[in-house]
Amino acid sequence: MADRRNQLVTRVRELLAEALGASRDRSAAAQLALTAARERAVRVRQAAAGVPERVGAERDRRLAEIDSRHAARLTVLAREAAEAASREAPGAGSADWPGWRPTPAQRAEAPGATRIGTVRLTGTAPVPALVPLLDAGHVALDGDADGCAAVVAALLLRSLGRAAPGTVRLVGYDPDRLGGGLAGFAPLGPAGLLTFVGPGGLGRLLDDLVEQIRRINETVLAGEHSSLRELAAATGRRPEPWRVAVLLGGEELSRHERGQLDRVVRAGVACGVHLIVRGVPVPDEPSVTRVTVTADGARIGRLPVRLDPSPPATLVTETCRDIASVVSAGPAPTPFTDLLPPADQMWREDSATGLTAPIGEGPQGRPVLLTLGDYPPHALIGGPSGTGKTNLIFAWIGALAARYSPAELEFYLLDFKEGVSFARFAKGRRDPSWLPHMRLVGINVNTDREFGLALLRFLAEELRRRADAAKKHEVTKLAELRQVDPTGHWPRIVAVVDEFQMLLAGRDAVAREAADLLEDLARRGRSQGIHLVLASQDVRGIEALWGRPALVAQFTLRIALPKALRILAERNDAAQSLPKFHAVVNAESGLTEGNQVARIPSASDWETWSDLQHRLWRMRPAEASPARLFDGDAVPRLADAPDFRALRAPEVGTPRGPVALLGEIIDVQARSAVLRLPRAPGRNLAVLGTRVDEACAVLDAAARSLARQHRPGSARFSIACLDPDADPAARALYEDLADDAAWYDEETVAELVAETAGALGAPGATGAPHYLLLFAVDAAAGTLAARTGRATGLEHLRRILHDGPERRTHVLAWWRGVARMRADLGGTGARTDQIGAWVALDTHGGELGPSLYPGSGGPDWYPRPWRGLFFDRAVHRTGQTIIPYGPAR
Ligand SMILES: Nc1ncnc2c1ncn2[C@@H]1O[C@H](COP(=O)(O)OP(=O)(O)OP(=O)(O)O)[C@@H](O)[C@H]1O
Repeated sequence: MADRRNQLVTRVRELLAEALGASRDRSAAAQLALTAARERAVRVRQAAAGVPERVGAERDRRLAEIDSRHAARLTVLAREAAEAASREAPGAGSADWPGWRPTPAQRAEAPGATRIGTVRLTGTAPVPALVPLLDAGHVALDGDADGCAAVVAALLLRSLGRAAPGTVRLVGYDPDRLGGGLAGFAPLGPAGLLTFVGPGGLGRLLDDLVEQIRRINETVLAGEHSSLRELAAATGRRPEPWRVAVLLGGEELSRHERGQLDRVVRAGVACGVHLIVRGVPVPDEPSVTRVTVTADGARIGRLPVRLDPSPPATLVTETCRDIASVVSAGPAPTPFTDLLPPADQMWREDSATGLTAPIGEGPQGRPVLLTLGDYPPHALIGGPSGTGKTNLIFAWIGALAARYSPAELEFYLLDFKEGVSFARFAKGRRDPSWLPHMRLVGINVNTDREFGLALLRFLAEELRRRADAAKKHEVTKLAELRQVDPTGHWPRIVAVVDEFQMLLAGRDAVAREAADLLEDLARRGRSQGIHLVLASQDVRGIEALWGRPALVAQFTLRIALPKALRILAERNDAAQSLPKFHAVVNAESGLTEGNQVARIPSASDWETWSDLQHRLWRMRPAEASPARLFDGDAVPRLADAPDFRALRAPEVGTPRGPVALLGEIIDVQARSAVLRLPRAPGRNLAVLGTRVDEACAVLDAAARSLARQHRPGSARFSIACLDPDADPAARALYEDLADDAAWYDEETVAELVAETAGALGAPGATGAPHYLLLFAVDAAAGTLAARTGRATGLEHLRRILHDGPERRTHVLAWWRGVARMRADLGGTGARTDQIGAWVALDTHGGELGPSLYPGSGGPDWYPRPWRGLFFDRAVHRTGQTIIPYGPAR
């Protein structure tokens, strides 16, 4: 039993020991866990203690990051805003005052907004704070007086700086004399760009603005454009100024005034009428920008703004003074390009019924048109020297030439005054271009009225040709002729004669014939598309026409430049008050009701004109040739003469009717005066007068042209020179004719005539042609008075003159006076019919009396340098004025 108990005890002990061990383990494990937990708790606590610090840093970091991103974005936005602002308000619209200067907008460009300060933003580059004014809105100001004055000054100066001088007009209404920023603009007053309205004048001012708006809407915009801004963008023209009214306080507005103010606010912007208002209630309209000035800045609407300082007083006054002086100097001319169609529209017009082109800008900015057609058919232009006649002719020709192709329109132009400006229509040495429509340009024709006559004759011939063609096709007018003969060349012709009164001056045959031709062309040219444009600076010119009322009546289109007299109808004095570079255009024969005032662009300066001429020249048809240029001051050259170039020697034998060219005829083609030398009595030439160079030139051209028609060795040229002054010219000829020429002088001339006269009787004497070129033959009278054989030298000479031509022996001799020639021919009563042709130099018409010229008094010939009168009794009824060819070398 004891054992059992002992065993049991032992067993219990073991179990207890086991249990104790296990609990110790668990306790130790628990301890461990507890320690670990404690440690964790410490760590967690420690960690927990660190957490807010990290989160805050993160938050701060994120915040800082956001801040800097925000700042960068802000900088970008501010920069973009500033860039946009300077685009919105370019140049003078936003430039800082130091270095500020006017930068007027181009014609089609908008003036843009005006800067008054900068937007309040910290930490960024300044962003201009803009206010729309010209073409964009009105400004209502409120608050601090000085600040408002600074804003008004900035708005006005920047607006003036963005517009061409004179195109911004200011009106001030300042009844309480607050000044309000307007004082510095006073220099604009004398130029009419700033006016003040006194107390009580607001009603009238508003009425006037409303009236302007009504007028502009009705007559300028006329339903075609919604605003002046749009008109300017579409046409490049700004026909009306901007009108800016600055209204500074005053009494309360009446109902009528309020109504008018509302109208201006609503409708003014489209018409360039703007208000800057302070102390006057303005209705809330989108066009009104409200600026409130506070002690520390301002607000544009709700946008806080830091105001710019006032523009420096000297800058304001100097700018205004400059603008005023430009305006007082006269309006800037409109550009010539205003008269031209766009490049791709050139030469698109049809001239069948007439020619229409603008000549300038009317007061409403609309083009003033000139038309030539059935009515009005012809034009008269008048204006004292320097008022722009030449320029107007250029402008008109340019406007027409750009619209009508050379197949539709041709020009003939004659300038009777001295000067070369019209020469540029023809091909020049400096500029190879020419105006493709121009057929003839006559310059420096002041003393060569024959050239004017030649033009009129040419036109009369063209008129006849057209009338015949019309008759053949049984029509009466050009438009109909062109319809029935579509392939014919029937351009309208515009003949311009500047200083045309020169043509009609004098009571001689030239003046009479010119007036008759003019009258005929004026009457009948209308229906055949031939139009005359006569210009004159001289009242007498017009009066010369007045004597022929039938002629004047045809010139229904009148163009009067400033101070022109007698161009318009008697009681129409519109030209007297015309500003510079303007013209009254009147298609009603000058009656007042037909007046239209046009501002004429500058067209005649070299660059402006060449731009157009080059463009048209490049467009010219392949077969186009340059205009014939006749320059009264130029000396033609034989080598260039078409008639000379056309001369040829026959393959065999001698020419049947050789010709001697004596000079250039004054006519529309550069033809030569031709002396035919067939085998017929009287075919000799006398050159009469004391002018050595001209006499030599005539004989020289005659000899050279004859020589060109003979093969070398087939003709004989005997040159006798008896005046030492003629020696160089005669020798040059002798040398150039080489083996065909023989030289004679005072010693040997008697031999020449004796031998030549002797040969006339010899058998076979009609062999080779023989030309005797006798320079100053009268100087040999003494020598020739002596006998050589059975007769004197003079008798031999007379025999040659008499019998020579039939035997191909012709005398071309220069006598230094008619009396001397007569003496050589046998005395005063001697016959002169062996002198079949003559050229008179400084020999008066009267001396050429009945034996040399038909009729009793001799020809109407007034000698002048380097001109001669050629008369060939075999072919001429009247003398022909010629220009001797210049020396060959
Ligand atoms: N519309 C214009 N705009 C600008 N300048 C002009 C205009 N018209 C003329 N002029 C300038 O005025 C000057 C005189 O003009 P122009 O030669 O045309 O006058 P004119 O009447 O023909 O004179 P004159 O009869 O003495 O030749 C020229 O220098 C010309 O460039």
